[in-house]
Amino acid sequence: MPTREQITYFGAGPALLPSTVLETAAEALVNYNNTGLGLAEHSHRSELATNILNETKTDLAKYLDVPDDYEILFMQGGGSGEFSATVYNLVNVWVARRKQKILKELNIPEGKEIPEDVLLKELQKAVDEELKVDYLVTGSWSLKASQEAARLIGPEHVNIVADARKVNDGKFGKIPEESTWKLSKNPAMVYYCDNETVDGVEISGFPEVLKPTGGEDDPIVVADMSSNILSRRIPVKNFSLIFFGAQKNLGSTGITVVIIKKSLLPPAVATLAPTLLRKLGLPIGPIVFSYETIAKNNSLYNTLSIFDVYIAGQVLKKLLQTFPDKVDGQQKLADQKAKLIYAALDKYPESYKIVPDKNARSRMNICFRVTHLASGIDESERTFLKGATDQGLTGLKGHRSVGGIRASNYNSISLEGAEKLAKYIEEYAQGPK
Ligand SMILES: O=C(O)C(=O)[C@H](O)COP(=O)(O)O
Ligand SMILES: N[C@@H](CCC(=O)O)C(=O)O
Repeated sequence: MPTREQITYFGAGPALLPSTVLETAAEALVNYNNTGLGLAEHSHRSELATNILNETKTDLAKYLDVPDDYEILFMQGGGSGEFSATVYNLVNVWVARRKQKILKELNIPEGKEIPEDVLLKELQKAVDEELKVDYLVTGSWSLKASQEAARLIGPEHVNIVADARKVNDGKFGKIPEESTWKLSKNPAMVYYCDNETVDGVEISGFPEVLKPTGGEDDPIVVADMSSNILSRRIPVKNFSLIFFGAQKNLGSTGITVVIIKKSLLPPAVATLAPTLLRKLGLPIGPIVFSYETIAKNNSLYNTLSIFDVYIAGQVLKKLLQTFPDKVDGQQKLADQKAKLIYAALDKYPESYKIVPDKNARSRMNICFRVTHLASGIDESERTFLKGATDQGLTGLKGHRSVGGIRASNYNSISLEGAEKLAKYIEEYAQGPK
């Protein structure tokens, strides 16, 4: 039976966690801080739970330099839950803002009620003719998110800004040129996935066309950063909302973090009455997906796994201790590890084919095919995986939907782990054909 030290696990998520964090968490699970009770047994409403929650929020904000006008929420439901939650909440914001605009245009004197049928007619017209959510589809996760939006509010309201498959022979692997993106006028959000785990594609920086200018018409930008959060500096202030499941770079499966601009929450935006949404034919989200509700209750509207928040908090403490320059330090290391692995693959073009284009390569999920053996790709990949497992390099199988090999280079992969993989990649390529 191997020990933890003998294994380097390159799985795509859940992913490797630092051993020291797991050891501390294991103790906390049995007897937290000599309370005689394990952390998973303590009430999420206890003082110690609130302290863990608040400390984790503070450390996350510190590590990523999250500005004060953002709220950090701990939610449940994973990335997929957020595919739905973003739609419910941001469509609500769009309609609420439109309602304000209509009231202003109708010039209704302060305190005077507008006849409900007039407002409803105007709002319905706006929804029918103008409501759009924009999706940049660069891989299977953003595709899934766009499909969920179409399921919830109807495909007529979903605008695909660009579909990467259209510029890459029907497959993901490229980021379409920004000049080709077809953005809607005033959409409820522009959504993209910063790193596509399955397809190994990462957007290298904040898109130029979405940069805010400070005007009223700045786009509401939403990003799924489930698989690259905490691995590089991000200009948080350019986003209206960022979300990420914990199970890659932050912690264990069970919590999803949302960083949301306060201007999207009450009192800045009024919540619409469910009856109004119903009349407009728009969906009403589950209460546990309401950002307003979760924010109002400091993430404790219902039972939250404080144990998972604790693990995330311990990971953040470790990161803050390891990198005095915070996420910039981690970014340097992440880049260095990714470079090592890509360089080994690039050195043997006859043995390996990297899936995405060079300028779309993910630093987190390195996807490639093995073409080394004359007997074919299947046999090459089988022997590659077998040889890797024999050396303790595991979790390298590509996602079931695309096959191939995928080395997930999340934060807990050490430099030595990345070096070991790069060395194996070279060794395998030098082996018999
Ligand atoms: O982005 C990824 O990679 C993911 O694994 C998704 O965030 C996973 O979504 P859920 O399974 O948490 O819904
Ligand atoms: N996050 C993992 C697992 C997703 C899944 O299998 O549903 C991946 O992208 O491979």
